Amino acid sequence: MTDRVPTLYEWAGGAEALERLTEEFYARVRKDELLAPLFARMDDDHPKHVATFLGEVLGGPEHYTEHHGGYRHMVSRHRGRAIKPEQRARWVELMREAMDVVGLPDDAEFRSAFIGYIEFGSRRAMANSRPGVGPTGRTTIKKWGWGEAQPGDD
Ligand code: HEM
Repeated sequence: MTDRVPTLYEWAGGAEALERLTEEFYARVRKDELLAPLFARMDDDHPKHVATFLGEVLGGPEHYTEHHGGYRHMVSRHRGRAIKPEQRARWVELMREAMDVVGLPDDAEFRSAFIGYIEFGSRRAMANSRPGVGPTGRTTIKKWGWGEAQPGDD
C-alpha cells in the first residue's frame, strides 16, 4: 500500500480511457457545424495524438514530448487558425459531453480538475491561434494536478 495520491492520468483510467474520450469527442467535432470546418483536414491519428498529449498533461508518460514533437508542435498546430470564442465554447461543451458518454470518473475532485485544464488549454489554444501571434516562451508541456480538491478530501 502507498499513500501516494494518484495522478489525474491514473484516476482517469490511463491511455485507453483518454483514447476513448478523444475518439468520441472528435466524432462529435466532425459532425458539428461550428467546428467541422476547422478540422476538415485533420488526419485519422489526430484523436490519438491529442489523447497522448492529454495523458502527458495529466501526469502520464511523456510520449507526446518524446514521439510527437512536444509542446512546440502542439502550439504550431493552433497557430494562425483564428479560433473564435464560440468555437472554443463549443469545443469545451463537446468535451464535457464526451466525458459523460465514455464514462470518465464523475467525482467532483476529478471533474473540477480536468475541466479546469480544459478551460485553461482551450483559452490558450484560442490565444495562440490569433493571427500574428508567434511562438511562446514555453517549450515544455504544462502538467496539471488535482488543485485544491484531492481525492479523499471532505
Ligand atoms: C485543452 C485544449 C486543447 C488541447 C489539449 C489541444 C491539443 C491539440 C494537439 C495536441 C494538437 C496537435 C495534434 C497532433 O500532434 O497531431 C491540436 C491540433 C489542433 N487543434 Fe487543438 N487543443 C485544444 C484546444 C483546441 C481548440 C479549443 C480548438 C478549436 C476550437 C482546437 C483546434 C485544433 C486544430 C484545428 C488542430 C489541427 C488539426 C489538424 O491537424 O488539422 N484545439 N490540438
